[in-house]
Formats: sequence, C-alpha cells, structure tokens
Amino acid sequence: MDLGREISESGRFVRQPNRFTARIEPDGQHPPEPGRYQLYASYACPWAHRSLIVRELLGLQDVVGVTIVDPIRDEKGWRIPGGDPVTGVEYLSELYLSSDPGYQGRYTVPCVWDVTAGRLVTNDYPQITLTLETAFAPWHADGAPALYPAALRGEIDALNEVIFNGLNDGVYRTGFATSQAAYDEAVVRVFDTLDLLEERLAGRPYLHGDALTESDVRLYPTLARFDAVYHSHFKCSIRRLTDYPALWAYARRLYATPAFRDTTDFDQIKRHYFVTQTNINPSRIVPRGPELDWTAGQPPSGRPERPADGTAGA
Ligand SMILES: N[C@@H](CCC(=O)N[C@@H](CS)C(=O)NCC(=O)O)C(=O)O
Repeated sequence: MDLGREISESGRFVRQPNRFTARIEPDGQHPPEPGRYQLYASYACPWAHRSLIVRELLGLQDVVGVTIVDPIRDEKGWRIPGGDPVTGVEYLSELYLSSDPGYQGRYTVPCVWDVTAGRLVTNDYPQITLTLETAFAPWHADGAPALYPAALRGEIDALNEVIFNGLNDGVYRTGFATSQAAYDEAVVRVFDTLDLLEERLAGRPYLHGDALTESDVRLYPTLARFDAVYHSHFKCSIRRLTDYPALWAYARRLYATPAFRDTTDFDQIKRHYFVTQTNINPSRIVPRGPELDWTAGQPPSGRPERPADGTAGA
C-alpha cells in the first residue's frame, strides 16, 4: 500500500482528501431512488463497516445494493471475487478510473456508484451514512432508529469529530506513524479519547443517552477492531478495550444487535490488516487470538441487554 503522499516530513500520517464528493439529494444530479445506487464495501474496512451497519439498521437492503470486495488487497487494489454483477468490473480501480481517468489517489471503500449515470458519486465516507439517514428517509423500514435526528445534530457532529480525531483516524495515525514523536502524540490521544468515552458511557446505554445515533455507528467499528488488530498491529497497546468496563459492555451491547453483528467479520478484519498492510507486517503472519467473547453477558437470543433503567435496547 502506497502511503508516500500521506506521510509528512515529521512522520505523521495525514489522510488523503476524498476526491468524489457529489451528493445524492432530491432535485440534484443524483436523486435518491430505489435500485439506482450500488455501495462498494469491505467487511474489513472500518469506514465501510459503518455504511453496512446503517444500511441494515435502516432496512435499506433492497433499496441500495452492495458489492463486497475481497479482504485481501493486492497491488491492483480491491478485487471483486467473481466480478461485479452490477458493472462487470473485477477491480474497484476500474470504477474510479472510468469516472476520472486522471485519478491518482488510493482506490478506497466505501464508495457509491450511480448505476443510471454510470459513474462514481462519492467516496466521501462521512457523508455516505448521513445520506442513507436523510436522503433515503422515505424508504426507511418501519420502526427504524432515527440515527441523525435534527434536534441532536449539533451534539452528534461535535462528538463525531472527537471520535474521528481521537479514535477512527487516531488509530491509523498511531499505526502509520514513522517517527517516535508522531507515534507518541497519536497513541496518547487514542487512550485519552477512550478514557473520555468510558466516563461518558458510565450510566447511559448509548453515547447520546437512551437512543442509538450516528455517533455510536462511528465508534463501534473502531472498538470492534481494537483488541483484535489495533492493539498489536497499530501498537495501540497502552490498554485493551476489555480493560474498559463500560466501553466493553457497550461494544458487546451493540454487537448483540443484528445490524452490528451481521456486518462484523473478525476473520476478514484480521486477515485484511495483517496480510495487506505489509509496510507494518512484512511477514504477513496473522496472529492467533486474542481470545475475546463478544457474546459474553448477552442473553442467548442475541437481543440487546436491557439497560438498568428498564428502557429497551437498540
Ligand atoms: N476514503 C478515505 C477512507 C477510506 C479508506 O481509507 N479505506 C481503505 C480501507 S480501510 C481503503 O480502501 N484503502 C485502499 C488503499 O489504501 O489502497 C481515505 O481516502 O482515506
């Protein structure tokens, strides 16, 4: 994987900007319509994971299609095993280059293809879930959670920034650092953020109280990967997720919800990071363990634990 352009002189990882940022919106060039858009995702990728969770939480599986790429990325980038039934391509790069022949960035998931227009609309991962939550509201399943309610948007956006800088991107800035100073700065911020969220979650089931929101969806993929991958591979090793009682219980509570559990594939996650990121793990050996029980403390039906105050879970 070529991160050359994204490593600063001081050894800090600075993520590339997203090139495709068109919006799916009513009256725009890409209006929301059932069956018109295809999401390209990897179960391994945390940025893609959030879009898979939201698609399922909102019951949009028949409205927005999905193509899952192979977790092992080679020098040609993400591969679609058996070819993409929608576009016929074998590599995701083909969609990027047909939409912009001069594209020079990384070919990333998640991204969304407009089948009618025959071009890539967006690889702007923060916007993809928000679009599913807002522009696709007419197609949400009955009883779907309001993940981005208007009254909470300010608070959700503010906390999402903390989660992005401290954790979602923070673990990558830790793992991809090429100087001690850059690593030290990033790893301390990761654990300061976990400490902060541990305190926040003591006594409430979700980050913004009783209701599941976009902030929970953004935090979960990083927690799901934390002990299995980031603790060793990215050297986020000061503490483990399981050392944080409230965060670990919260992560398992989310995992007990089908949309989170169905989209969490620990095997693909581990194989992707340890085999693909050879800049960090040249031997490509995938470690065994750690032994973690994500179902511990959950009722056998897999339904979410009821919070102590008796309100329903997710
Ligand atoms: N679009 C963002 C985030 C998405 C992202 O980094 N996805 C990773 C997988 S987790 C990817 O597709 N990487 C492809 C590559 O590095 O070639 C970015 O450009 O940094």
